[in-house]
Amino acid sequence: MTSSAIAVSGLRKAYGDKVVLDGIDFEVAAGSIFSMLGPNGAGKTTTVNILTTLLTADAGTVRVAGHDVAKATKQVRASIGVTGQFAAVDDLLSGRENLQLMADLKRVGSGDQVVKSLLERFDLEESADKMAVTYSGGMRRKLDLAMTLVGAPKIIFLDEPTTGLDPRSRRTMWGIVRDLVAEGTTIFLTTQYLEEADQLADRIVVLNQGRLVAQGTADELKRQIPGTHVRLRFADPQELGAAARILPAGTPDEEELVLRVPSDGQSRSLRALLDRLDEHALNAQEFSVHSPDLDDVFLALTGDTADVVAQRTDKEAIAR
Ligand SMILES: Nc1ncnc2c1ncn2[C@@H]1O[C@H](COP(=O)(O)OP(=O)(O)OP(=O)(O)O)[C@@H](O)[C@H]1O
Repeated sequence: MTSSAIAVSGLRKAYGDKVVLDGIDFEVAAGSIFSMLGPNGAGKTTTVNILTTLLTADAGTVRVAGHDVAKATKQVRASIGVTGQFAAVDDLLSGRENLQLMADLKRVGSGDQVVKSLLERFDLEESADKMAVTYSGGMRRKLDLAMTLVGAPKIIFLDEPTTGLDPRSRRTMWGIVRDLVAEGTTIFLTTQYLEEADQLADRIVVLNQGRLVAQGTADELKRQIPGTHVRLRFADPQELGAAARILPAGTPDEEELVLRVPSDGQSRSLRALLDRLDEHALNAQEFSVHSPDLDDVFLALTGDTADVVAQRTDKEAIAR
């Protein structure tokens, strides 16, 4: 048994000629939240399916809760819970019956007590005897997660746990996830919401076209792309060109008529920048200070903006 809850090495999977996972390696520390991000089709679901024993890999090793997924399928399944796309909620059963069914399936001792405490924990007692079909999206997600917790799995795979939820329900869900981790559960999270990964994850990996293009904490990833910059939008290409000449550290975007100028964002630097435009009788129609967030990281690492960012970094290095 290693100290990693999940250890993946040289994982490969192809469908015919199409390579979906091209040799990926990562480890997830026990009792942490690990998030896998990537654009549609990057291979996230394929990865989760292999880690949860639903799919076999072509090559590589995967250990989950210390067990090899290829050889110890039963032990792996006994250690994990999966929610999201594989939602097991039966609409025609009540919340209580859904939980009870899960407790029976998993042969959990004192099932009634487990069901009761999960209904309490997820604040579902009032609706416990109503059919799940009448539940709101937030309640359904909570029931889904509560069902996953029957049997107290050590590792939980959460697939887009807050998709479609309103901001309040999303925050409730985040609170529940944080509590689980505080109790020692390991969470493997896939999400489309970068803010969610930013809020929750101890470690993030970005998957693109079957390869891991970055891994680290949210802050480490943000540091990989250019920092704070001022965004100036001009009325026409001539003004943009003139501004780019007097501010050579900036990167012009001809399509958007925007010039991005690296800056520390402090008032003195901003005033100097505006004075410089003034001296040349240039007027920016829009002016904003922009700090990188995970969206920028995602776009830079997974889109064709990667080249733009690389150029921007080079320019900044030259300007320094
Ligand atoms: N059974 C299959 N047969 C052939 N190709 C497949 C199969 N399953 C997945 N793929 C392909 O593998 C690639 C990765 O799919 P996967 O579902 O893992 O991506 P994803 O990152 O989860 O995307 P999304 O965010 O859209 O769910 C896609 O190009 C998909 O078309």
